[in-house]
Amino acid sequence: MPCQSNEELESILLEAKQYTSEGKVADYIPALSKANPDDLSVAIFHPDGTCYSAGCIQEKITLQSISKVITLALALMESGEEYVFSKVGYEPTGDPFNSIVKLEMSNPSKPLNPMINAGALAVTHMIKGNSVEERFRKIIDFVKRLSGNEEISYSAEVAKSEFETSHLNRALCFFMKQHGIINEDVEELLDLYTKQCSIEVNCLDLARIGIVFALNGKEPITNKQLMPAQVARICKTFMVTCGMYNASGEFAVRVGIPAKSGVAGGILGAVPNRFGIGISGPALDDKGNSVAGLKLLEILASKYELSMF
Ligand SMILES: NC(=O)CC[C@H](N)C(=O)O
Repeated sequence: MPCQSNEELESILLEAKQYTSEGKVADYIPALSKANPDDLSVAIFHPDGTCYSAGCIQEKITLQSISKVITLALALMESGEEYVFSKVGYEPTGDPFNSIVKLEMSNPSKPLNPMINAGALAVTHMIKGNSVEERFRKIIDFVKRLSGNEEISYSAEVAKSEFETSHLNRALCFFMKQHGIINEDVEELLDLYTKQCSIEVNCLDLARIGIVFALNGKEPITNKQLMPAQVARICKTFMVTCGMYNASGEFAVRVGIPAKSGVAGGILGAVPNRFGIGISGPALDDKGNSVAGLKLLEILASKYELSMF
């Protein structure tokens, strides 16, 4: 049973923290550049409700790409597997998360998977509702249920900053609109997507969301099934194959757990049937993953034999 005390986790965190200096905070979304590159925090949430944590655990970050796995779960619940995978594929790309190149090469211009930006935009497009507000409410309410935290909100500053600078994502949307993958107003879709990416969490929230995936959709405190086991299974599979962008293969070898990262420095981990892990560490490597967060997971995985492989 890993990490039976905060002290134990604290010493692992200290070891990993040395690596923060090797990374840089994301600045292509201007508001993210304000993050402190030295921050690192981790939480592990067990099925019996115990939670161990270390570092600046109250520090909030925005979900960014971690939100992609949450909207995927929601879209699968709302529209079903058949519809979702008629618009987005199953395969890893090996390209950076915001790359446009495979969109033109794949036939019929369907994004290769729901974890790259093109695929995530196509999934967010599926979230039903009469307005951006209504659709966003649905997403944020789901994050509240998954994390057991009613206080969850979003950063209007980060959302605006991304909305104003997200020209590559606009290009992906227009390309997909031309090819019939999406059919709504591109500005509205970007408004919704940038808000979803700007939902704020700390490592404790991430660990609690992680355990719901780890326990096949069941929230351990209330025992409520928050998503069907099949939906949790699909999401975890994508976390393994595409969750760490074009570093997913190396991550599977080095760590071997389903995980999803975001450019604000968060990592959500789900150790199947065991526990949820949440990490926040804004300094990123060149592929956009938290550099010290990866190190921390590597240490945890080897120390406690977490790899599923
Ligand atoms: N990798 C990420 O976290 C990317 C999310 C970010 N909002 C974007 O679309 O660029």
